[in-house]
Amino acid sequence: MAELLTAAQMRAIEEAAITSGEVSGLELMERAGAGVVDAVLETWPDLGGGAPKAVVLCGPGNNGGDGFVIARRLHERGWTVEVWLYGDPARLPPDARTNYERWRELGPVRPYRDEGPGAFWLEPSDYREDTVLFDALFGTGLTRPVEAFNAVGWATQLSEWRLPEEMRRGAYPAVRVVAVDLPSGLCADSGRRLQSDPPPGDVEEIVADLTVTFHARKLGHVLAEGPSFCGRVVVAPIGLEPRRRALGGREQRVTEVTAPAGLDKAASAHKYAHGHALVVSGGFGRTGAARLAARAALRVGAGLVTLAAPGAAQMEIAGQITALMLRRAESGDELAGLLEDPRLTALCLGPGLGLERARDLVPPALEASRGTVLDADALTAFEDAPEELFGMLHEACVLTPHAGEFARLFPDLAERLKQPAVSGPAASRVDVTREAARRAGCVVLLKGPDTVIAAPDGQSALNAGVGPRAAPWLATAGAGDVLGGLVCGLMARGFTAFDAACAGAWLHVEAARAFGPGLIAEDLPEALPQVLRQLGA
Ligand SMILES: NC(=O)C1=CN([C@@H]2O[C@H](COP(=O)(O)OP(=O)(O)OC[C@H]3O[C@@H](n4cnc5c(N)ncnc54)[C@H](O)[C@@H]3O)[C@@H](O)[C@H]2O)[C@@H](O)CC1
Ligand SMILES: Nc1ncnc2c1ncn2[C@@H]1O[C@H](COP(=O)(O)OP(=O)(O)O)[C@@H](O)[C@H]1O
Ligand SMILES: [K+]
Repeated sequence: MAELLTAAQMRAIEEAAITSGEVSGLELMERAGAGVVDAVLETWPDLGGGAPKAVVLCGPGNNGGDGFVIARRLHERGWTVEVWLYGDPARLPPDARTNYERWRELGPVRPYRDEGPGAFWLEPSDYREDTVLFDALFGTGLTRPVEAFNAVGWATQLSEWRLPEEMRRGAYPAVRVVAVDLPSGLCADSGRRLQSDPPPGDVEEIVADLTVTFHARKLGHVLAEGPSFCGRVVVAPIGLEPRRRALGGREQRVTEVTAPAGLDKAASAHKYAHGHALVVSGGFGRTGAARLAARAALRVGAGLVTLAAPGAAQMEIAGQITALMLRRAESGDELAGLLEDPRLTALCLGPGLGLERARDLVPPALEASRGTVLDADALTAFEDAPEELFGMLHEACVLTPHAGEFARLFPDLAERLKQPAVSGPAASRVDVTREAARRAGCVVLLKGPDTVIAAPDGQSALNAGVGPRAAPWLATAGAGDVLGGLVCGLMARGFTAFDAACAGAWLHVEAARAFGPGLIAEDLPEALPQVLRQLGA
């Protein structure tokens, strides 16, 4: 499982390596610059042969230091290199200063000073089709918003340069933009843009085609707005050991969800060995969501799946299902009666349930202490009394809110994400999900392209439906119901709440990617067999 790092963890790893004497800061900076150059040539082989032009924008810290290394290495390769510095050379940190001096032996550094609108403007005629612009302004050290020069100068120009031909108003060539470590302005821990409050007007952002980061990806490459600013993300190894101790305790670490294990079925096992899931349906005319969840639970391998529905909805469901079973649960008491069967190993409540029915059925469902997924209406029903819900939850529960449902149960946490990110590290989706899990006393899975999963003990994971795993077709009605069914089915099979949430989220994205464009929620369970086959299940 790959760890996604915060800026502080990256610094701790680097410091531990330097303190142990295994490497110097200057060596790390050299490897970082070399890694960027390698990634550029690997991404765009057409730049390998000729004599392209590089414009390197260096900032006042070590990110700028990487920029001077890149400049020197490209100069050695025969590129034409133009270097700009935002900041005072005398105040550069030592390693960056050394690389500044080395570059000065090869070429000039043009100063950029923040003197307001119009202070900095490059002539478009200076730039060619093979120009690569390197953003080495700020990396993991960014702690406050990038001020006016970004709004009115560089970033505006950078963004315009990379627009497609038809949108560039004919003025600029298609310059390629490479972000060193992170696109400047992006918070490494949250993937949010640091902005003053109120944000300056007319802000354009640095949007990179390629981001080259070092040792491991940072959370900001994956969370929130990160993926839309980073372009392709390449990790350049710079010879650092994993150094798990530098990462801190489990409540500080975030792993990226990877392909789950344990999905195969033993040849000799009978259906009850794979558990029995119960999905509670809404009333007449509202059974579709629960049917989707139930089918997903069955496809992910639960041995049996039963839908529990009120009498008036039975005919509607019976006409639609075959392998699924159907039982009557009109009221909380009837559900409690069904749950006396100890073979029922996991429950799913919420999709299409209706608020009134949710208030009636959630308490007996939680009383039964089985693996339980609560989604949609089962969450919204407690909007006025989240504490009442939290008092009933137990550690085999998984809450699967989308952002709106999350805000109903955890309004103060949702508000933290809505506040402008004025200083770094800014509140992130990981921070708030962790806090929500602690408060709820169970696993919380906050849905989105960057789905975050957290347990009350602080363990957390991120399932990225972004970048190379982008699954935009998941933004379709009913996709969330399928996810609830997957997590329930996996818990029925014996997965822990946290593992079921991680595996469910991973399979959900893979199923969407396997089906591709045109996906609707019904297709997701049907795409699972090929995903499972590829996993060797
Ligand atoms: N940590 C590591 O292991 C390595 C780090 N390296 C590079 O070093 C970078 C981190 O360097 P630093 O910690 O020096 O930080 P940065 O270079 O990201 O920026 C910090 C500097 O910018 C200033 N600053 C921050 N926000 C500002 C704002 N809004 N406006 C104006 N100035 C602002 C700070 O006062 C400081 O001088 C990484 O992103 C990476 O590029 C690499 O050289 C290789 C190894
Ligand atoms: N752009 C996207 N990329 C990847 N996954 C997405 C995207 N948009 C939504 N999803 C996923 O699709 C599901 C949508 O669930 P939800 O919001 O509950 O919708 P519904 O209630 O219609 O089922 C979630 O699992 C979410 O993570
Ligand atoms: K940068």
